[in-house]
Amino acid sequence: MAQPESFIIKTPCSSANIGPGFDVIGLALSMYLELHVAIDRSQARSEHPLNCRITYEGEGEGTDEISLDPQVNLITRVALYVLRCHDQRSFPAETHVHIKNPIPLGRGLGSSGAAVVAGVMLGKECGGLHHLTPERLFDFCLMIERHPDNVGAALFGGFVGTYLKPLTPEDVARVEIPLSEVLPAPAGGVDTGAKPPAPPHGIGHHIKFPWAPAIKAVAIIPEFEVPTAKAREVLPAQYPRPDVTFNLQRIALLPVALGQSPPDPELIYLAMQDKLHQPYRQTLIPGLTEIVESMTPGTQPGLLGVCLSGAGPTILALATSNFEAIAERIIAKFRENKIVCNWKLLEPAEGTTVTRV
Ligand SMILES: Nc1ncnc2c1ncn2[C@@H]1O[C@H](COP(=O)(O)OP(=O)(O)OP(=O)(O)O)[C@@H](O)[C@H]1O
Ligand SMILES: N[C@@H](CCO)C(=O)O
Repeated sequence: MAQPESFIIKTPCSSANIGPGFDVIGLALSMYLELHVAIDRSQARSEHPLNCRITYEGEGEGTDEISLDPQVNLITRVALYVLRCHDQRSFPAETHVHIKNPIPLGRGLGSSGAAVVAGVMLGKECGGLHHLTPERLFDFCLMIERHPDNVGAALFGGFVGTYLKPLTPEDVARVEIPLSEVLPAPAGGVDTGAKPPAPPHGIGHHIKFPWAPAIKAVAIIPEFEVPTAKAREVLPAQYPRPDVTFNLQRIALLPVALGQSPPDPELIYLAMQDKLHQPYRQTLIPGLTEIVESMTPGTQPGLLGVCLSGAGPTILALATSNFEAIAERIIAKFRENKIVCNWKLLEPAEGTTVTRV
């Protein structure tokens, strides 16, 4: 008889963009989504839908944002997508997934990216799909979260540059099918039982950049959410050429500036400026421009640079010392707009791991 098996999937949160690297740069950080998974394959059938029981603790617990229905919950839906692409209709009977999630939802710390990466890994492990390499798992992630920066950082870890390969017209058609067809229909929708479209091969790629060990990340996290979809809607379809040139000049500096020891504060501050997303997101995040412009390494000892984390509203300050003073100053700026925040000191993290227990 098969022995029960258990394992833990651990996926870091992430900060995307880091100023000029819109949809390109990602940084995995030391706050982790964990899935504690127990599978008892000796059970012929399960009383739970799709053979899966979900329990949850952490951010969003008990709210509508986090469903315990395996066909609705983002993590298990993504796992089902991977399983169904490999002709497995459900989880092994009997699967228990306990989710521990300290990553705040909709704040720009890559909660959905971590959920997608953990879900893809869950599908691989539950399905015994050992042939799936990290690069192939990245393809599956990119069918669900279409910008590669958060999922690239959460999967591979560290400070990464991510890029998508040009697709053939046939593959473009395959990746542009509605998400409802990529993922099994949530409860209430129609699950036709059809096999979903598998991702094209090699959609996304990444490169790891060095990170100077002295640099830490201070995340200042406002108490309100900005859904990423909404934060993308406020961006223009076209940009003035000087703004694009401005970002290109800085993105060429950023990976070099953040890899050098000792860090050069003036260079990093300059390299973290952006004109492609932060100015537009000011409308959703009161005080954003002022916060980003209010502090420099000259006025704030230890500070290297300030940017919006991902789609916001979290602010990321990179620094080598005086972390609390830096956080308090940004919290005070938010307070002027009646916004309450907390803050965390984070460090670059390794990518997703699976540990047998
Ligand atoms: N652990 C989780 N379990 C289930 N669903 C999750 C989990 N984490 C995130 N989600 C889903 O993702 C949504 C948040 O995604 P969204 O892309 O808006 O923000 P984010 O990923 O936190 O921010 P950003 O992409 O800017 O870093 C939540 O409302 C929830 O539906
Ligand atoms: N690059 C994406 C990250 C979202 O987390 C954006 O800024 O919209």
